[in-house]
Amino acid sequence: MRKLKLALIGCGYLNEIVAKALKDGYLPEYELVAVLGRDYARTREFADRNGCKACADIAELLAMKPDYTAEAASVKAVQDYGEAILNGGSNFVVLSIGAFAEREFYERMKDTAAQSKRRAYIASGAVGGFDVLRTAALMSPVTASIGAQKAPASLKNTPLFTPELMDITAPCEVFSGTTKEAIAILPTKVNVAIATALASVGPENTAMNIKAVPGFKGDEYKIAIQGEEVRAELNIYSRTSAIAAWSVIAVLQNAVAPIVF
Ligand SMILES: NC(=O)C1=CN([C@@H]2O[C@H](COP(=O)(O)OP(=O)(O)OC[C@H]3O[C@@H](n4cnc5c(N)ncnc54)[C@H](O)[C@@H]3O)[C@@H](O)[C@H]2O)C=CC1
Ligand SMILES: O=C([O-])CC(=O)C(=O)O
Repeated sequence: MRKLKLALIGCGYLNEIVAKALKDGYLPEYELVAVLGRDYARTREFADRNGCKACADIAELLAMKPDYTAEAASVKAVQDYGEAILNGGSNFVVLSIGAFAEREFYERMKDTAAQSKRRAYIASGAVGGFDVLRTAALMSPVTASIGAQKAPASLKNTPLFTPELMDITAPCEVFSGTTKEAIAILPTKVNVAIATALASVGPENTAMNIKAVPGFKGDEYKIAIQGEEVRAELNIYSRTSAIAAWSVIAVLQNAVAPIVF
């Protein structure tokens, strides 16, 4: 049987893990055909290492006729290429889910996917439990929230960082608001919050708080949903963000699986 063609957007930490998983046999139904990054020299190196075509732009990637394109790049990459990918006949697996915080873009992607008979998949990334969130939200009105714990240093180069954070000796709340406000401030750090919101009550209605915790390593998220009949709390700790790459592999497995989660 013909293998499904897989293309990657982004050739950094996470897609390196996806490409290695392919080599290691986790996705036998797929072959890697193309990669697009921001820096062409780096894209070439990635392509040479992984035996696929280095693309200079999205048209070159789509000319390889991928069945699936998996993104681990940036919110901007999703905004810039999302519609072209679906219109080009490829399904699209997304990790920079923050792009969908803008309702207008979300609706355009939904229409484009429907018209092109392709799908955009929201990977569970560094969290999960979207099944129970979606189910509970169907049953009754719900409230939903996500709390994040991060190391003070991981907030460097963001508007939430102040030098005093490096000296805290107890957890310190650095953000409280909605997930939509959070992704506007931290476009590369809280994609999981928008995914949680899309699976429940939407980016404007899902509450978020972020705590800087001294001595903390990794990321920890606590998702809570409360409806009339269902209450769920999910705690997800990850030492590194590798879990996000593995969630893409899980989506790609599910897309061809005879038994689907
Ligand atoms: N949903 C989730 O749980 C998570 C989502 N992410 C998202 O995944 C992204 C990738 O993460 P990493 O692999 O760790 O980052 P990285 O910085 O190691 O790699 C990013 C890659 O994307 C490329 N890129 C960026 N913008 C691009 C554009 N407009 N067009 C083409 N290529 C572009 C860069 O050249 C680089 O190769 C993050 O920026 C973040 O938005 C990251 C961790 C968890
Ligand atoms: O790795 C994480 O903790 C999550 C992350 O970066 C994101 O949601 O964008």
